[in-house]
Amino acid sequence: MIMTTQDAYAPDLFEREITVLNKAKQAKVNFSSHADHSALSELIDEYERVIREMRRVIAHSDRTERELNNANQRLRELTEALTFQNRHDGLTRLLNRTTLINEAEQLLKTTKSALIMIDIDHFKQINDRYGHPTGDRVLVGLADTLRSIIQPPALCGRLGGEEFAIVLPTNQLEEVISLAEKISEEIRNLRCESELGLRMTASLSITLARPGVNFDTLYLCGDDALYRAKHDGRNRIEVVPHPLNPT
Ligand SMILES: Nc1nc2c(ncn2[C@@H]2O[C@H](COP(=O)(O)OP(=O)(O)OP(=O)(O)O)[C@@H](O)[C@H]2O)c(=O)[nH]1
Repeated sequence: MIMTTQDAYAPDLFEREITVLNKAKQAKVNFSSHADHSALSELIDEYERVIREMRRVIAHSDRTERELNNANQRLRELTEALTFQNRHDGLTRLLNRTTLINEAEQLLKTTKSALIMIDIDHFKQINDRYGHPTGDRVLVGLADTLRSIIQPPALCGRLGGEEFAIVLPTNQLEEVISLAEKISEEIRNLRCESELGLRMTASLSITLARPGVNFDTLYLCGDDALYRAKHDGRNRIEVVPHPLNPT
């Protein structure tokens, strides 16, 4: 009886062949002619070799399939990581500028929208006084706060430097003002570097848009309002009272 480690696994792929082989072995005992006996022995040996070889090939192909599945899984993970990197800002992991603009453009085509722009006040001083790594941690802290407040389908991204933007699918002014106030308050409450007791404020602007306004127009208007908020003393929210119309 041929027994290999494969026999431990049911069903055995070669069950029929092994039955035939065992019958041949049984028959060999009764063979009288020496020539027939050795021919049958040779046949049995060859048959056993072929079965062993096939088991080896099957085991090899199983291993290859497992390796291929693992490689596919790894490829899927890498693709996901790459897609994330491509869409997000490396430091804060919020949407990056390009993604934010592209997605906002889609939203703005059909939806009443609002843009909240947020710019940290005197951020350069934080860098100068405490160093760039501290400045980085402040940016990450602010991003975490925004992430905890803003939920999809609203978009939240870093436009660059210490400037962030939120695009909301609404132009209900009261609703947007109350969200901006909450953000402003949370930023004031942020203690990014507790050992330094670092406090921070931000200037914000709110601009509303009717469907069909493009992002550039909305951004220019929001940026002007942000400039006024800075100019008028910072730590405040400048509101553009009327929704923009498409041109
Ligand atoms: N740590 C850190 N600093 C950055 C990063 N990107 C831009 N900055 C710094 O942000 C600072 C922005 O300075 P400013 O544009 O003068 O603005 P500000 O000091 O915040 O002043 P106001 O906006 O007028 O209140 C500069 O010092 C930049 O070097 C970053 O990724 N990490």
